[in-house]
Amino acid sequence: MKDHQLPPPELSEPFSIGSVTIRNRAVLAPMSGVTDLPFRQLAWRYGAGLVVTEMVASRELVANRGESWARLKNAGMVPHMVQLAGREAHFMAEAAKIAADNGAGIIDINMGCPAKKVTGGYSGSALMRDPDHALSLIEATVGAVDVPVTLKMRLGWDENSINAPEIAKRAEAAGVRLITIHGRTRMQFYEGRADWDAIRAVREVISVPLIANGDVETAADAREILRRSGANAVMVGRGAQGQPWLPAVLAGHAAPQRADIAGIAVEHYDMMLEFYGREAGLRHARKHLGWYLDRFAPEIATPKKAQIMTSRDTAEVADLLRSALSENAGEAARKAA
Ligand SMILES: Cc1cc2nc3c(=O)[nH]c(=O)nc-3n(C[C@H](O)[C@H](O)[C@H](O)COP(=O)(O)O)c2cc1C
Repeated sequence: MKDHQLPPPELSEPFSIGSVTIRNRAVLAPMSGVTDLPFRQLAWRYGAGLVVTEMVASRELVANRGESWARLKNAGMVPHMVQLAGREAHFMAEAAKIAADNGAGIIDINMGCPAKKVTGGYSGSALMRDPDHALSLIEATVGAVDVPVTLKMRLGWDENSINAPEIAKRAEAAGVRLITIHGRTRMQFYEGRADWDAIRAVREVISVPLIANGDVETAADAREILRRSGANAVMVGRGAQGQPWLPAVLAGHAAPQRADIAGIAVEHYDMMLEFYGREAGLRHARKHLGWYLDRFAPEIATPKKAQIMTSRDTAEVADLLRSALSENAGEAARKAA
């Protein structure tokens, strides 16, 4: 019996990417503008199996752009998985070397991003329209480094060109050690539901581990996507916004107590101010504050929410956030009683 015909694995079990052991099967997705170092540190601390950097543009890293270096930062989390995007084989190879020389233990190639800025530049999911070119990038990246190289992509460009199985098979032959599939086409962007069954067609043609991704929000979703796709692990993106502990919870760790969430949100805010500096930190932190409030204080009055999200007085933001999330915690506890 082939691996993927066996019952789905337990999410708490480790698995391997090449020679690298991954501590469980719930992975935090790379999300540009979201999974920066502070977010990854929180997800990792709670117990995510693996966290991945935001995509780093290979050309910009080679050109030594400061933002690429910020995206590459790690804080002792092992393995350090760095995602690269690009369209020229030599930039991908050079960037992979730079990342590996700076501590990357796994290099992931982005072939899933649907953004026009990225596909117009003929990278991200646009590469799926030209598998030969995609393969030349993959070969160059695999040839440049000793660490495992992995590939993340969608099902295809559109419903008439579902070619993830073909590309996955060729990528495996080129030395890629793991494939992640987001169960949508590029033309779907983020619309509709991810097709978990369609991911199985990739499972059928590769032997390396497969990660299934798309619309996983709960432990039941995680079990179901593994069952339907035959994948070895699950990746969660938007479901973790405002709750960076979600991958850990899917892997069987306890969720934080409701009363502790205010403290976590304030700590996250402080970590962002520290990481980016005050000005950029204020800007980047806003959306995270909004997500915590949407999830855990959904009844907050609009002006109060706006004040928390836009105030430039960091001590005031921390106080207001703490009280908004704690007030709600009291109410939630009373309702539950
Ligand atoms: C804001 C945002 C940024 C993203 N950035 C990246 C990225 O840098 N690299 C990548 O491979 N995918 C990126 N994605 C796609 C996610 O990794 C994931 O494949 C997708 O969101 C589907 O998973 P989900 O339904 O769990 O969110 C991004 C998604 C979002 C919402």
